[in-house]
Amino acid sequence: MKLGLIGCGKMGTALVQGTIQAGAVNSADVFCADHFAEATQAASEKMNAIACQSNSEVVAKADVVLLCTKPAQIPDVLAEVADSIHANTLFISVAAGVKIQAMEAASPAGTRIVRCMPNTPALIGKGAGAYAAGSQATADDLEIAHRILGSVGEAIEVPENLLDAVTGLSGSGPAYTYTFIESLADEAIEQGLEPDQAVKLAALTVLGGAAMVLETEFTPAELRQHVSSPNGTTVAGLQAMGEAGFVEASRAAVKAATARSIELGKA
Ligand SMILES: NC(=O)C1=CN([C@@H]2O[C@H](COP(=O)(O)OP(=O)(O)OC[C@H]3O[C@@H](n4cnc5c(N)ncnc54)[C@H](OP(=O)(O)O)[C@@H]3O)[C@@H](O)[C@H]2O)C=CC1
Ligand SMILES: O=C(O)[C@@H]1CCC=N1
Repeated sequence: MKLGLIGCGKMGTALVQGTIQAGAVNSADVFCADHFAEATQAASEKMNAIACQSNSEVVAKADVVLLCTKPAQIPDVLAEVADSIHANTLFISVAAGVKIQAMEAASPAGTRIVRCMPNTPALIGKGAGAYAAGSQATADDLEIAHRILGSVGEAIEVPENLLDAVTGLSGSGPAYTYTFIESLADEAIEQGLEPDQAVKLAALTVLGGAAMVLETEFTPAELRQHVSSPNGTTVAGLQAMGEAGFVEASRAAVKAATARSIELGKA
């Protein structure tokens, strides 16, 4: 596979580096371009990939092109590279909110597009992503998208209208977990722990809790019950969490991010 990357920012480089580390593509077969030559050069060195002079050169040299600019730039980028599209070109967009219909409208008829929503833990093979097919995408194209996202974590196919909710949950979600870890650690520091100890214990706790959800047959509610001894510390902690509005705050985060994704699609 010859893989192209347009937009060498945080998500694009995380996805490509994760894909290279997973052995799904050779770095010698990765072609990248960013807004400015210096950024392209820096990213190509970081990924050990081939720096291109333009987005069009990426499209000409690659078969699968990851569109990883900010959402508002995607239609312009597609129009810019239109003349370089060839028979093998498949675009995979990671842009939040940008609808397949908008991308197809900005491209020549017949352009094959898959829209996806990865997340940055893809960098270390722990991504959670989803993808949806454009009107011209083939079964092979979906298989390619699954292979790329699947090489850096878990990937599921969803109808396009669910990608906004995926964005609100797993796309933005790593940031929620960092806020959670930071808050847990900050209070533990207040209670006397050293900062590095507190962050480590908080992160390992979130990691362990998540692994229990994924690797045992118990639901989150059942697992919560297993930790909660009658009249014990956990019950006291959970009660304080509830009173402080933790559940509502978590749901509000997913709701607001989903709404923002929908809004980005209207821009
Ligand atoms: N960050 C995340 O966790 C996730 C992000 N996404 C999606 O990934 C995309 C990128 O986000 P993120 O990586 O965070 O953003 P970044 O700003 O880090 O990356 C975008 C990159 O694209 C470059 N760029 C801008 N215009 C062009 C252009 N015309 N041609 C080539 N490159 C260009 C930017 O350069 P410059 O800075 O000079 O403008 C920047 O380096 C977004 O669409 C976002 O919705 C999806 C899932 C998760
Ligand atoms: O914040 C954003 O808009 C992007 C999309 C999902 C995660 N980061």
